Amino acid sequence: MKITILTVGKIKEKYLSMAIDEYSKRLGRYCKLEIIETPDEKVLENASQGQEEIVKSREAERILKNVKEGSYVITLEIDGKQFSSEELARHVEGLGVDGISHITFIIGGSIGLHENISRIADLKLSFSRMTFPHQLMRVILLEQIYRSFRIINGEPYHK
Ligand SMILES: C[S@@+](CC[C@H](N)C(=O)[O-])C[C@H]1O[C@@H](n2cnc3c(N)ncnc32)[C@H](O)[C@@H]1O
Repeated sequence: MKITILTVGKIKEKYLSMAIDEYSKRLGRYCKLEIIETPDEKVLENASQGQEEIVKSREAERILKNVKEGSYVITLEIDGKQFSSEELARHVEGLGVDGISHITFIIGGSIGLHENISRIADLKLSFSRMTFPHQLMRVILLEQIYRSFRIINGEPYHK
């Protein structure tokens, strides 16, 4: 299985980079992982809704260029569908059984994802109704993908 994580902006905190590197290394046993960082845009503190919309659509254009045809697209959205870790694992496993060999996860930038991205999602995935910073979200997602593969393979992992 190939997993692509499409993100907006770079990781600025060293402790987050370290966690990302660790989970990326662990995931190497189970899948071919690719993380693509698309450039973010500066958003002014007092930006209007219209200005934010423009920024989001520019970010969306860059994201869309990196979505490969035929890959199963999972967008991370607060209002998406919530899964238990077991359910996510079974979903990923089911995709493999259905012959899907490439999953693309998309994490929005600091102001979220444009509807043009949401529109192409095969699944909108929520990690709760709370808002997490996009950089931290990358770590949480990697950990849950790793947990999925441990579950799929019947391997022990701390509860
Ligand atoms: C800081 S959040 C954006 C907040 C923005 N106000 C919104 O409503 O999307 C950055 C990105 O992290 C991801 N994210 C944050 N919290 C999430 C959650 N609870 N579930 C799923 N994705 C989340 C989403 O992809 C979001 O676009």
